[in-house]
Amino acid sequence: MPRLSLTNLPVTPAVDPGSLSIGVVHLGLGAFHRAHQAVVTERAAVATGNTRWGISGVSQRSAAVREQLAPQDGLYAVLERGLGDPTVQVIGSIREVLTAPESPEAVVARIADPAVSVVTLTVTEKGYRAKGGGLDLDDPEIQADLTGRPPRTVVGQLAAALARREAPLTIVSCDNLVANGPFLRRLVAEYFDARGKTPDVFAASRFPASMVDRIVPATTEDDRAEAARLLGVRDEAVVVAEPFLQWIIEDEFAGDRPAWERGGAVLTADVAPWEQAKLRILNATHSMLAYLGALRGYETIAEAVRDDELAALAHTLITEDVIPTLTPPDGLDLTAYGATVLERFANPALKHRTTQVAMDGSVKLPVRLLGTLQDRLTAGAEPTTLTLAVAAWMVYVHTTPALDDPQAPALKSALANATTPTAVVDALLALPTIFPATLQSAPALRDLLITQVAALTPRNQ
Ligand SMILES: NC(=O)c1ccc[n+]([C@@H]2O[C@H](COP(=O)([O-])OP(=O)(O)OC[C@H]3O[C@@H](n4cnc5c(N)ncnc54)[C@H](O)[C@@H]3O)[C@@H](O)[C@H]2O)c1
Ligand SMILES: O=P(O)(O)OC[C@@H](O)[C@@H](O)[C@H](O)[C@H](O)CO
Repeated sequence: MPRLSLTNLPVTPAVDPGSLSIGVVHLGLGAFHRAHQAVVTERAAVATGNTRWGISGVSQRSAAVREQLAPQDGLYAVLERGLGDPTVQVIGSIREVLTAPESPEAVVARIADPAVSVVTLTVTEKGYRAKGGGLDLDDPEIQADLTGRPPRTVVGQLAAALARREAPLTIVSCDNLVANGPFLRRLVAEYFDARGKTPDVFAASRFPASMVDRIVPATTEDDRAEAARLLGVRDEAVVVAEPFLQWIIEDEFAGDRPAWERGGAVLTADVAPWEQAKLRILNATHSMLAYLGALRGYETIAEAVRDDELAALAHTLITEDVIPTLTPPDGLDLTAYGATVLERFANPALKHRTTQVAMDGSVKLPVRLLGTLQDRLTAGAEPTTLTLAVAAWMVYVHTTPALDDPQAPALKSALANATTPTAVVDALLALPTIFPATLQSAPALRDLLITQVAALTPRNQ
């Protein structure tokens, strides 16, 4: 079957790809960007007729995405799976694909290009290389970038490009992190401090916070086969998504930007209540269902949330443990939002693997669960469903042989001699890169976790 390309276009993109020049760089050209920011950017170009905002996408680790997209002239389809029949839309907004490890200099040059005024990022939580809320200066890749080599880390890329720019830049983190924009700004500032020189352009550059929401599971061969059936051509870069899409962006830009609000995004003065509601309701429940679901042998989140007991726990987590910690964003009913989230998780067509959501727990837990846990303990509550989610992570870490986590060696070595629930809890709770001192010393928390870890541990462990 022929491959999707500009000369082999079964469905015309809404924008003429050839008309777009590059104005945005995206770091982390994974599935999510292709189903989210690239779609909104294309919709904005169509709505305004402005052709200045084509995207240069930077793949941060392997050449796999470049090998998928380059032969297709940057084109790919979004396969939308809702409750009815799936639909496909070919997206044309990605106009260049760079692979950072192969061409680190080209990445810096592109971000430094005066035609570029906006950088967006989806590089996963671990891609920020942070420790204790700041830049991990012990990270060997950060140390190597600081020696002045063509940078390989995201923070190093941004810093090197800012150092070359005259015009300020707007850098929009779209990762699931608390106050993602200010957090990234701090990391870049600390990188400049470590280098001993901060360029003038940094002060005028902006790091707006943003909340992103769309469930985008990793693409499978079955998805590629279905896309081929629907398109009549082979698309190696197809991404799968639910119909829901939300992007709330702090209205804080250093210069020109795509009219993302014309593509469906919302610009606002304060993203924090939206972000907190999303991370604490959606992502926390997602992680809980992933750990408890995986321990029960469920392959997907949809299977897990269709288990009545897990669905009841998810509901309790949202309504009893999380919502009391939140200030509702204007116009959002948090209880209704929680119910919608569970309906979205139950979409059987999405096939979001529990193991995909469960990966990188050491960097997800603090963002999704531990802030809420701290708030509930401070309020004098006993948040047993929240602690059950943490206990499920502990058992998952203990019982999963090939753990997919940036701290896997430290986690496994901490657990090396842990044969009882008490030892498992003590080994993991003692890790300061995950649990703050206030939680480590919360007396009732340890006992509760030991009881819950004991109840969740498989009998043959
Ligand atoms: N998939 C979703 O449903 C979804 C929804 C909302 C937000 N997000 C955010 O987007 C991120 C990426 O999700 P995805 O579905 O695109 O994942 P993906 O695996 O398809 O892509 C991950 C991207 O991050 C890069 N990356 C991974 N580790 C890195 C590291 N150590 N340093 C630098 N770059 C690194 C990879 O090169 C790749 O480009 C998530 O971690 C999350 O923060 C995802
Ligand atoms: O993408 P991750 O690995 O950070 O987290 C997995 C999911 O919880 C997450 O991607 C959600 O699907 C998403 O946040 C929904 O908007």
